[in-house]
Amino acid sequence: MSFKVQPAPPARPNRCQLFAPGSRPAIFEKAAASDADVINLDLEDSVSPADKAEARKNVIEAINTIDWGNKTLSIRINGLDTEFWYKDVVDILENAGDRIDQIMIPKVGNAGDIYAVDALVTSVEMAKGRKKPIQFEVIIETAAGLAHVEEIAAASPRMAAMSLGAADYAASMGMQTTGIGGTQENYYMVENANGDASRATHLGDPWHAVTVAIVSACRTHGLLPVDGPFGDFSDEEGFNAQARRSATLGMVGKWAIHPKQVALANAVFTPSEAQITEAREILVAMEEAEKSGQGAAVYKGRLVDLASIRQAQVIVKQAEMIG
Ligand SMILES: CC(C)(COP(=O)(O)OP(=O)(O)OC[C@H]1O[C@@H](n2cnc3c(N)ncnc32)[C@H](O)[C@@H]1OP(=O)(O)O)[C@@H](O)C(=O)NCCC(=O)NCCSC(=O)C[C@H](O)C(=O)O
Ligand SMILES: [Mg+2]
Repeated sequence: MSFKVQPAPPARPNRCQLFAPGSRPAIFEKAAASDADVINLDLEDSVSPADKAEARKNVIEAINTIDWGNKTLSIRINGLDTEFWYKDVVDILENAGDRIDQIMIPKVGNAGDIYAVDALVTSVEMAKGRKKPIQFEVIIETAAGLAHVEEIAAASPRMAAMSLGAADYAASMGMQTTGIGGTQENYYMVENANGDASRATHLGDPWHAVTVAIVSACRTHGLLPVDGPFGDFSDEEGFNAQARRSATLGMVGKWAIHPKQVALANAVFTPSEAQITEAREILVAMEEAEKSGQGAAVYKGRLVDLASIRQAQVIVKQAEMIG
């Protein structure tokens, strides 16, 4: 381990972030009653420009009047290249009560973007005497966001989480797809010509590199890494495969753009009974090994050592936090 110890991320459940457009207030209560850990009321891309002002009003009323239970309540503001974002921040923080937890900033490109929002949020918080500091979640969904992902993660003490926005990321990178996340049929390897005559193909994961970059930046700076949307909400198997890949790579949760996806995300990002039992057994096996002066042990025929303790602790801690 480096002399600089890896900071822990915020201790909040974040298995599923359910989105609801700010221009559709009729679904806010349903979102509040869902099993998602985080609710993102959206002022950005699911709201048309003509509806932005009305959506802001809806969101402020919803923050102040709906019972959001113990969910994290997050508002996605508009991007910093628009005329809308400053008013999103000012109107919301001047008029919404303390129930709002977080602002989500889309399409961030560098640490300066976070600095600008931080300065504005701090000023409104001081002016209004707000007691609860607003946290930030950002979306990595541009080429610049990926190139500067680490400085973005380190940009402010308000930073709590970072999501991958697959649709805008694909557009910004010039990727040849209109799909939002998931399998891309043209991203594959093929058997060698001299090998198997059948020339079998193997699909690859075009989201792998950016996912790992986000997880690495988040883990370095103590943030929660989150997988973004999976557009085809009728494809449960596709959602599960994407979510399982993200969980395997260290992400803690995934967005839901339809209520159907909430249970799917919760199932993938909640450690299973079998995983928890195995993690606890590994910890016990290592305790026994340490007692007898060993740094390694054999568990179910395979090596476990001090690193296995840290791996097992990740699963046990996740399980304890979720309860
Ligand atoms: C996708 C939807 C437009 C679908 O809405 P709808 O046609 O109403 O769906 P259903 O009829 O199947 O709904 C069934 C019931 O569930 C309620 N409902 C629907 N959506 C939600 C929701 N988001 N939260 C809570 N409840 C919801 C309906 O009212 C029905 O209820 P009932 O009649 O009582 O049975 C819609 O789901 C939707 O708007 N989803 C969110 C879209 C969104 O926010 N998109 C932005 C995030 S993704 C993005 O921005 C891309 C990203 O940035 C990137 O770059 O990758
Ligand atoms: Mg986007």
